[in-house]
Amino acid sequence: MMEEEKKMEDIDAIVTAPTKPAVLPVDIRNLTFHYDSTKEPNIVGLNCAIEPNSKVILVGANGAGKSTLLRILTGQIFMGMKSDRFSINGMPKANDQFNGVAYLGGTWKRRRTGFEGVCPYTMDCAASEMMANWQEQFKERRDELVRVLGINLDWRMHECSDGQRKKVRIMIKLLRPFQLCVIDEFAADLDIFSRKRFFDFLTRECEIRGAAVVYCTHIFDQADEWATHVAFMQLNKVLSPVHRLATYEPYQNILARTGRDRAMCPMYTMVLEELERQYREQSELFVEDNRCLADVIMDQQGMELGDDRFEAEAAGDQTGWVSGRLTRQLIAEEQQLKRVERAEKRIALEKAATTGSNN
Ligand SMILES: Nc1ncnc2c1ncn2[C@@H]1O[C@H](COP(=O)(O)OP(=O)(O)OP(=O)(O)O)[C@@H](O)[C@H]1O
Repeated sequence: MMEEEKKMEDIDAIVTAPTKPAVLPVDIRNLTFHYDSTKEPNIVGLNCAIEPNSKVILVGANGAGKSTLLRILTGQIFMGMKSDRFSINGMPKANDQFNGVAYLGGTWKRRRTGFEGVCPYTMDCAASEMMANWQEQFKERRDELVRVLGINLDWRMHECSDGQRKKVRIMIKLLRPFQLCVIDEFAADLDIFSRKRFFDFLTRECEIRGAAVVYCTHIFDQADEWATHVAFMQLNKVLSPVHRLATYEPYQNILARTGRDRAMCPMYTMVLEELERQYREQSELFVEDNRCLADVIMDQQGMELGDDRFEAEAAGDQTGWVSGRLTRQLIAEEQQLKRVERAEKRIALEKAATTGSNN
């Protein structure tokens, strides 16, 4: 067969091949989740479908449940959930660094090992020694991430700045090619050059492999040019639909504003207006008394208890690694030694005085 004909047949085969429906990185229906089943659910009737090649910004007020959702998407949370459908990259279970899932968030946790709260990213070792086998296995990708993020593989991890340490963590977590990357406020420490290059890298990854990124943030520089979708974790614990920005009316209306009304950062303006709308709708506290809405919102947020209290309570006293404890223990030991020394000195002096007066 002529070379040219063969080529045409190949092309025909591609064009006429039945199109295989792409696996959705996230496909969840009617998911409800409780941290504590005796209390109100933390997430209610959540529906979430994320298509390949989507870059989703996840927004919402402090304490709305964004991190909770991201932990569910990455298998950090796997109990207390009920749903009609739960599929992450086509699997009914999710796990960080498995089946194309990468989670950039939270802390490095190893429960019940005696190392709770100790972060290996602060060890006295070189960046090149962190997860060295993975770095060897994905060397080309490692080198690309080094270029993209501006990493020096000789950095000693315990000497790194917060931003440098974040860069190394991102590099390690993205060594394996992902299909779903979930980012929980992780890029905030990166300077704007590194952040821009990191976002461009994510865009390329989505285009090349049909991957998706869910990025939770309160900071919206880059968001307008980078994101393709937005989703709101609302005050009533219900996730909004995942809106495509190109067709989402409130966003398009903001883009169309001109003159004094022009929004310099349309995503920021949209999120601000949407949050204000939700607070006005939800808050019984908000009455027409001319009180500043932001004051009412902050009063309400101030009533929330500390979010990490659950972690601290769960860890209890079993590990001994509560921040500051080691210092306190060392000081206590030191003071005990000094107390003993003082007592011995006093007894010796008293003895000497008694012996002296007897002579
Ligand atoms: N381990 C836990 N046990 C019980 N409740 C929890 C736990 N972690 C979080 N919560 C509660 O779940 C709710 C949602 O918390 P979450 O951290 O998901 O909010 P968020 O939207 O990510 O907030 P932020 O913007 O402040 O990061 C909060 O009311 C919080 O107190």
